[in-house]
Amino acid sequence: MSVPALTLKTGEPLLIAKGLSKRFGGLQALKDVSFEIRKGEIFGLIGPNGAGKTTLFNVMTALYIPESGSCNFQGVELTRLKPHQIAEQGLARTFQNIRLFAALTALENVMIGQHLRTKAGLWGAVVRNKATREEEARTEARALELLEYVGIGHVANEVASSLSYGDQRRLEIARALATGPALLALDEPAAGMNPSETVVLRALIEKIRDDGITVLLIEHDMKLVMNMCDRVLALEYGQVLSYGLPHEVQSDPRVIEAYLGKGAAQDLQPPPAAATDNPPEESAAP
Ligand SMILES: Nc1ncnc2c1ncn2[C@@H]1O[C@H](COP(=O)(O)OP(=O)(O)OP(=O)(O)O)[C@@H](O)[C@H]1O
Repeated sequence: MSVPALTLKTGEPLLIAKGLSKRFGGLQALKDVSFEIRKGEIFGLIGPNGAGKTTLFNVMTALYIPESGSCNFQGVELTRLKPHQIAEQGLARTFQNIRLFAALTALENVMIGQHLRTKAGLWGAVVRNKATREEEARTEARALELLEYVGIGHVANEVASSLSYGDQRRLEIARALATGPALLALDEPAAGMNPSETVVLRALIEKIRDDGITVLLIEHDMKLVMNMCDRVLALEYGQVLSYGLPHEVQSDPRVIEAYLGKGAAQDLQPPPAAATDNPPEESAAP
């Protein structure tokens, strides 16, 4: 499917995906998927279960190698990198199933996320010279700042496994932010959150965007996506189903059918005006 031209209110392309395809044995999980994420936007990725959203995330973050296609991020071809090189390029992600170091404190989890941006190597850690100690102090202060930024500074010294579900999700975001990303990819950040936690999450994601970090969001909570995203890509069976502004995607009959089933798009259409002006002729009684 070709990608429709869009009127964009945001900046230059940050990530350009072209023709991405990924197969698992006989299953075509992604087929010829193309889209752009622009600087400064919140970009939503939606689709029914099994549509290929996580596979797309995994291809973008080099966990999977696609059979074809390219994913250019700030001039770097991501599909040629190893997973550990992705964050160095400025793309950080969270996972659908929370992946924290359960036995470490919230603060330590974020400090680990920062190791990419610190200079003291193994030698520095062993001898613990002045420069290393100063760097550690800076890392700790920055980690605390990030915990406060996501709203969980008060649990900095608690072990990750003891945090509430919502706080663990926010800790994951803090840890991803610690790598200093240009693009933050969030895989279902609102999953399992109650409505008030979701409201707080929305404010956080908007703050992150307002502070200059582009956000890619996979989310099942349609209200959250449609209210918050600047543009949306909908997938179904690994293919682009719809791509555009939230209201365009939301009212796209193909999206309505994918979510509500065949025939739903017609059911949701208002009756044609002509039907009231010109009522159908009654068949003659036998
Ligand atoms: N590692 C894998 N091996 C085999 N099949 C896979 C693998 N990962 C995903 N799939 C299959 O690929 C398809 C797309 O899955 P994917 O997890 O990307 O969908 P999704 O849109 O993220 O779904 P959900 O919303 O349920 O998380 C599914 O049919 C899934 O079973």
